[in-house]
Amino acid sequence: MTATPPDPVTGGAGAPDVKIHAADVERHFGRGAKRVDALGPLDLDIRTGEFCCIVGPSGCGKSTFLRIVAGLVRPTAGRVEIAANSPHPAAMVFQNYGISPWKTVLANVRFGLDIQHVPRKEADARARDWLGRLGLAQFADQYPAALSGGMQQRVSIARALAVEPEILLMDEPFAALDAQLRTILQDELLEVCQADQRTVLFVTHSLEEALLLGDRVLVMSSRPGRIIAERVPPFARPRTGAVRTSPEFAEMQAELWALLRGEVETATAGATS
Ligand SMILES: Nc1ncnc2c1ncn2[C@@H]1O[C@H](COP(=O)(O)OP(=O)(O)OP(=O)(O)O)[C@@H](O)[C@H]1O
Repeated sequence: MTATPPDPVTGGAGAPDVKIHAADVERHFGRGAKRVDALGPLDLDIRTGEFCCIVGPSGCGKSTFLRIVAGLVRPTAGRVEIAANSPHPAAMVFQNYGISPWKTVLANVRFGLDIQHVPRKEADARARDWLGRLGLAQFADQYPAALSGGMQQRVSIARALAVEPEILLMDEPFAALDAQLRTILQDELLEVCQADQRTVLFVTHSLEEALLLGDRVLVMSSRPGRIIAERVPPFARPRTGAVRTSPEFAEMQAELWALLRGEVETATAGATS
């Protein structure tokens, strides 16, 4: 899907290479005794072309932040500014694929282009190009029900990329897949994103995924989520899945888990008390 983020500005709070600028962002839900403080305050700058991963315990506000950036949820306080060059700069990929079962694979991938009134011939060509890049060319005329979960998620990724968004927002896109498929899709995403250097904000529970994909990994606290640490995986670009086996990978994974573990325990204690 495509979304219009709030308050598009030119220059992202003045810094030329900042694509997403979040300042003092907070969000709560409900009122009175039922009020849930979901997020923040959160301050964050994401550079143009950066692949930024967010990890954090369940319920710490990761999806809420992504939805705020997408313009689907308004912050209760603070602001998000996008240095946008187009009226619809962001596209989002969800965990549950979010594709329409009654549309063919091609029509699903073309969806955002149809909304933007891209002429049918051009839209078909762009959709087919992305289907080809994600290994789905021969499934263009099939319906999603005929595809495996991994293929359906590829359709969802192709749909988001077909509109060539300035910002790709991905909310645990591989969480519903088995471990083998997940590895394959991680490697494919790495290849696709390194080829065109898109700005990506990627939420995951997997430290391995974050380290493999991210230029930067942000660690969030338990709810209300704030950024408590950030790490820069020391792997040159272009990167391949081979980095998974390097000693530095294991070291940083252990370090991130040490940071995250206390937050997960706090979140779990909060959820059960
Ligand atoms: N629309 C809503 N109404 C009420 N509460 C909400 C709403 N959306 C989110 N919340 C609450 O806000 C908190 C943060 O939710 P959010 O989905 O952003 O967390 P998350 O970090 O993405 O969690 P997970 O990792 O489990 O997907 C949770 O306690 C959630 O129940």
